[in-house]
Amino acid sequence: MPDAYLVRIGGMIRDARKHRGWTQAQLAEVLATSQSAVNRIERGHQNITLEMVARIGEALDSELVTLGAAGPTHLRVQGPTTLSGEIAVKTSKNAGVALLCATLLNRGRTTLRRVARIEEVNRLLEVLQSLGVETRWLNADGDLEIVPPAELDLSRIDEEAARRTRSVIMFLGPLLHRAAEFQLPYAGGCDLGTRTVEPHLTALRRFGLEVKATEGFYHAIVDASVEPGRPIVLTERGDTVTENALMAAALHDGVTVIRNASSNYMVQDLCFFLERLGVRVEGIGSTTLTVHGRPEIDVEVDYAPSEDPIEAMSLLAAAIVTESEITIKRVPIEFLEIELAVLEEMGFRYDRSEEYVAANGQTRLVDLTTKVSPLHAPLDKIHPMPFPGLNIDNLPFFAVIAAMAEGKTLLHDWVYENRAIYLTELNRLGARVQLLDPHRVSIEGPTRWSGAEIVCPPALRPAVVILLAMLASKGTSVLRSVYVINRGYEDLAARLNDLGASIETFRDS
Ligand SMILES: CC(=O)N[C@H]1[C@@H](OP(=O)(O)OP(=O)(O)OC[C@H]2O[C@@H](n3ccc(=O)[nH]c3=O)[C@H](O)[C@@H]2O)O[C@H](CO)[C@@H](O)[C@@H]1O
Ligand SMILES: C=C(OP(=O)(O)O)C(=O)O
Repeated sequence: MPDAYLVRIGGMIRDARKHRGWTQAQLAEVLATSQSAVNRIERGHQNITLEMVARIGEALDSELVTLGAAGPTHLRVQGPTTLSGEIAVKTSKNAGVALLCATLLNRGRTTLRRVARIEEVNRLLEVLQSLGVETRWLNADGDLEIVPPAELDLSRIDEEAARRTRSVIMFLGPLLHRAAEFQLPYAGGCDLGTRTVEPHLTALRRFGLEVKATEGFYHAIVDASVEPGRPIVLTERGDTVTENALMAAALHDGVTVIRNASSNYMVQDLCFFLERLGVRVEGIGSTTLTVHGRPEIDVEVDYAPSEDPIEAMSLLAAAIVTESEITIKRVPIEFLEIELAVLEEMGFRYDRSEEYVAANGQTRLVDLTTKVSPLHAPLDKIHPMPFPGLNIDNLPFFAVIAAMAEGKTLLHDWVYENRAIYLTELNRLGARVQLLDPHRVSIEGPTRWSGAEIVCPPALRPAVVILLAMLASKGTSVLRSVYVINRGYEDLAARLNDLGASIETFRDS
C-alpha cells in the first residue's frame, strides 16, 4: 500500500506533467529514466528523493514544493477560448463534507471512494485529525480512509480550520451522542450574508442538545434523557439541517420521523451511507424521513458518493459562455432536470446519452454533449427553490448564461442576502448586469466580453461564474485570490485547460 504522502507528491507530479501537456514517456526522457518509473512515481508506488522532486519540478517548470507560508493563488486567463473534448464530473463537495461528518457516527473504519480533493474537504480533515481521527488518502483517485480513535479529544479542535468551513456545524448531530458537553467554533465558509443556525438548534434540541453561543463558540450541553418522541418538523427545508437531524437520529435508539426534510442530492447520499451503517431510512428522496436508529455503530464501511450537480452545471455554463461543444460525463441528471428545462426554453440544444448508475448504486447519470446554440432570454424570471426546484447553488451560473442570451433576463436570488450583488462584477468583463435590489439582477445580453483584473468575491459560485466569463473574454484577465474556488472544485483550472482553456496559476513573487 503506498504512503499517503507519496500518493500526494505523485498526484502533484502527474498534474504538473499534464499541465505541461507531456506524456509520461516525455517526462521520463528528460529525467533519463523509464516511463514505468514515472508511472510508479505518479501512483505513489516509488520512494522518491528530494533531489528527484527538485529535478522533476525543474523539468516541468512547476514549483512542486514551496517553503514557508504560500501567499494567495491567482489565475491568469487568456481568451477568448473555444473548448472541446470530454470532462467527467467529480463527486460532490456537499455530499463529501456530510459524509466526513457522518464518519463520526461510526466506531469502525470508513472508506469513502473518489472524494473530491477540495479545500473544504481538507479543512474538515484537519478538524477531524485534531480530534484524534486518523485520515489517509489511499491513492490518486481520491479514495479516503477514516479511522476514529476510541475516544475523541474534543478539547483540541483545530479552530482555524473549523472556522473556514460552514460544514463544521454538522458535527453537532453526531457529537451530541459522544459527549455530554463540548465546544465548537462558529461555522464560517463563504460570505453570503448572515446564514442562520437556528433551524439546526431547534431540530437538535429534540435530542437534548442545548447550545449557547459565547465569544465565537457554540457551547453545547447534552441531556441524554431527552428523546424526540413526536415527529421533528424542520422550520426550513435546508440541506445541512436535515443532515444534522439525520445524524442525530442515526445514533438514537428508536425511530425518528423528520418532516419538511430536504431531499436534495447530498441528503440522499447521506441516507444511502447511513443504510450502509445499518441505519434504516424510509422515504429517501421525499420530505418525510423515518430513521430507525441504533445505539451503537461499529462497522467497516465502504461508500462512493455521487457526482456533483453543481459542478455539472458549472461545466454546462463553461460550454455555453465559450460557445463550445464539449461532452460532460457522469452528470447526475435527476438533480439537473429543471436547469436543463430552463436552458431548453432559452434555446439551448444538447445530446444526452442513455442513463447509467453512479457508484453509489442509486443516482442516475448521463453524458451530455453541448451544441452551440443561439440563446434568448426566458419570458419569466429565474429563481431557485429547495429540491426538486432549480438548485440554489446553480442560480449564479444563469447570470453568465443570461449574458450570452438575446434580451433581458431577471434572476431572483431570494436565498442569500449578499450573493446576487457579486454578479455585478461581470460588468467589468463587459456584461450588462443591473442590480435591482440586493436579491434581484437584470441581465441584458448578448455580451462582448473583454478581459479585466478582478479579485474573487468571497463566494464560491459567483467566483466561478467570473472565471467562466474570463474564458470568453478577449485578451488577458486575472482573477485574484482563488481559495474560494478551490474550496469547492478540484483542479478546475487544470481540467479546463485539458479542454483547451489557457489558464495559468501563479502567486505573487
Ligand atoms: C455544505 C452544504 O451542503 N451546503 C449547502 C447547504 O447549505 P446549508 O444547508 O448550510 O444552507 P443554509 O441553511 O445556509 O440555507 C441557505 C439559505 O436558504 C434559506 N432557506 C433554506 C431552506 C428553506 O426551506 N428556506 C430558507 O429560507 C436559509 O435561511 C439560508 O438563508 O444548502 C444550501 C442551500 O441549498 C447550499 O447553498 C449549500 O451549498
Ligand atoms: C454556498 C455554498 O456552500 P457552503 O454551504 O459550503 O458555504 C455553495 O456550495 O455554493
